[in-house]
Parts: sequence; structure tokens; C-alpha cells
Amino acid sequence: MEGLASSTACFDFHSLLYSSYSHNTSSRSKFRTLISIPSFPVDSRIATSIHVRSRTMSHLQSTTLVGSSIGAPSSESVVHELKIKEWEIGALRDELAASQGIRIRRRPPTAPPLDYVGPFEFNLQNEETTPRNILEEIVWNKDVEVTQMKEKHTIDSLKKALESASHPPRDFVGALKASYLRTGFPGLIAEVKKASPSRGVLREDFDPVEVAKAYEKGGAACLSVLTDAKYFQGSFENLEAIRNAGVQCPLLCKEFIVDAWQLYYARTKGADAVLLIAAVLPDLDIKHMIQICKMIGLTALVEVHDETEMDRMLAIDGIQLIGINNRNLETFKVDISNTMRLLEGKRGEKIRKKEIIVVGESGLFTPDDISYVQEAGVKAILVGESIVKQKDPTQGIKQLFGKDISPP
Ligand SMILES: O=P(O)(O)OC[C@@H](O)[C@@H](O)c1c[nH]c2ccccc12
Repeated sequence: MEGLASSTACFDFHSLLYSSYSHNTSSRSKFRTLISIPSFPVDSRIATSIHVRSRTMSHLQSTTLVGSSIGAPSSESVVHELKIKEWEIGALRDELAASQGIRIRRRPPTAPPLDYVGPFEFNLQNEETTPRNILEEIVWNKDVEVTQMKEKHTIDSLKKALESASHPPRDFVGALKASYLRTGFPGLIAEVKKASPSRGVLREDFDPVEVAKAYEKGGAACLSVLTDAKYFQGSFENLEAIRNAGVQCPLLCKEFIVDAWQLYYARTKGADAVLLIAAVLPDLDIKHMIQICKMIGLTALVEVHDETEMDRMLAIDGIQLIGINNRNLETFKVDISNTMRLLEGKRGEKIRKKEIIVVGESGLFTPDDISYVQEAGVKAILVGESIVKQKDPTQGIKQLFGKDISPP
């Protein structure tokens, strides 16, 4: 039920897709055997679902079964029907994503834990219940985490908190542009990251505020703060602490966003920008989330890794910042020529025409790496490992650029 009441219903079709984030596995499994979806093309199936959903919602409003003379349904039958619709929508979501080249599947957040002892159907470890790669695993865990957090902090309480928030958002893009003009180098987004699944612990004695201040002193234009706890040992407390410590740089909340609720939450914790990963989010979600970001004053950094994702994002209006990740989040393979490849030819032209600022992300260690991505066309870079590992991160920035870029 909860799944059909989207927290951010700006536009009904978006809220329809959102509902799939929180539909529950028990209904999905239970009804899998009860209903069958005929195999017609995805689009018409979506249309059918929309139609059916609006019927379902009108049940709730009028308590009269549309197109039927049997009168008011029992509340049990309404719940039953809603659950079937939830299942349908969930099943469609992965298909829709796959049609856009997205390999990451979404798993219902209330799926049973792997050690679940219960009805036979949940117990099976199979292709459907095992993540195919680390990104999929992270996203599945994030879905569960967000569902729990949403119960503690309702969307209404977050909206209220934002209304009374004292600090206006800082200009993330403006800071990157100003830095580029001041230094002649791509604006640096310096990452406050204790650990990562690919590299393990990067900095043993990790004080996020100390690292943030050292980055600012070294000339970082913006900071990126990991908030994922399970895989990156980050936290929203770190983000808040940095915000409250008097650091002036705009802050990117580095999180795996799977639900618009997280945008509101990030903003209440002091974020000025968020990351939207194209490998995880279908186009409609990206569009919807960009609108919400604009509404609540967040800058969206949209991350792509390959040509398909870049082309998808270039077809969406209103994107100001695109990050090209040189690390494949499914395999961890890093290759900085990725940035060059995605900026060549027609794509590069389109990006310039749209005045999109490109951020080169991951695997940048030396002044040569910086010149390489700068020549490829990036105006900003996102760097973690090479600077967070240095005893003094201020010095780390100097070594990265081969020059002191600290502000006067
Ligand atoms: O530590 P590096 O190789 O400099 O990378 C930083 C940043 O690009 C990387 O942490 C990153 C890019 N996109 C992400 C998405 C989620 C988590 C982390 C990331």
C-alpha cells in the first residue's frame, strides 16, 4: 500500500514509477503465480498499468468498482488488487530500465534477508535473489536502508525542516567555474572518503572535518562527502559536521540515490549537490529528480560511464553537470581514457552546445592525468584516493596539480 502513495507526487506518472521502489516482496512472490502478464511491448504495458492504477485509485476515492455494478468492494479486495498492481509495476520497472541499457536490477526493499527461514519460495538462492555485481548489491542494500529511514523521517517532516532551514544552498557550479577562471585548471571537487569497496581503507586516522579543511586550504572548489556507511564508511554526520565547521566550499552528498526522498534528506543535512548515477536510474527518474533538485536548491551531478549512458543524458533537458566516471562501478576497472572517448566527436559538440560542464571522475593521480582530461574537455575533476591518502591533504592537492593552487 505504502508503495502507491509516493512521497513526491509531482506528476502522476513519476509517482507511479516511484511506487515500484517500495513495493513489497511478499506481495510480489505471492501474486507471481496468480497473475500473468501477457507479452506485449513495454510501452503499452505501462499504459495499461497507468490505466489500471487510475482505476484502482478511483476505487479508493469512490469505493465503487469502476465499470462494474457490484458496488463497493471490501477493503480486503482493494488491498488485494493494489498488491497485484504493485507487483505489475515492479515487474515493469526492470524491463523499462533494461530497455534503456541499464543492467542494474531493482529488488524490492522488503525482500527477506539471505538467511531467511520461511516459505520455500523465499529460501531459494538463485539468479533473482543474488546481486550480479557490487553496484547491484549496493543498490539493493540502499533500497532497504532508505525504506527504514523513511519511516523515521517522513517526507513531510523533511519538507518542514527545509522550510525553516537557515542556510541557503551554495552555488556548486559557480564555485567550479570561478576556480577554473582563477587557476586555469579544472575546478577540483575533493572527496572526503575513508574507504571504498575497491580500495579498502584509504585513511586510517580519519577526521572528516580536518580533511575537509585541509582540502579547502589547498584550493578545492567544492567537496564531495561520502555518506554511505556500509561500503564507504561514510555518514550523514560527517556531512553535517563539515557543513557546521565553517567550511565554505559547496558540498556534494556522495550517495547512491534510489529514491527522491534521499534528495530532501541530503538537503536537510547540508548538501548543496547530489550525485545521480545513470547506470542505476532510468531516464524518467533522472528527469523527475532533476526537477526536485531544482525545486529544493540542489545541484545535480549526473554520472555516466559509457556512450549509452552519455547519450541518454544528452537527450534530457536541464542537466548542467555531467560526471564521466573512469571507474566502472560494476567491475571497478579504472581507465582514464574513458573521459577522452566520451567527449570525442558529436558528443563533445553537443556538450559544448548545451554548455554542460563535464567533471572527470576517478583514477586521477598526477599532473599528467589532469592535463590529459583537461585536453579532453573537462572543466572540473572529482578526486579522492590520491589526495585523501596523503598525510597532509593540502600538500596532496599541490602534488596532484604540480602547482600550488591554494586561494590567496
Ligand atoms: O578515489 P578516486 O579514484 O579519485 O575517485 C573519486 C570518485 O570519483 C569516486 O569515489 C566515485 C565516483 N563515482 C562514484 C559513485 C559512488 C561512489 C564513489 C564514486
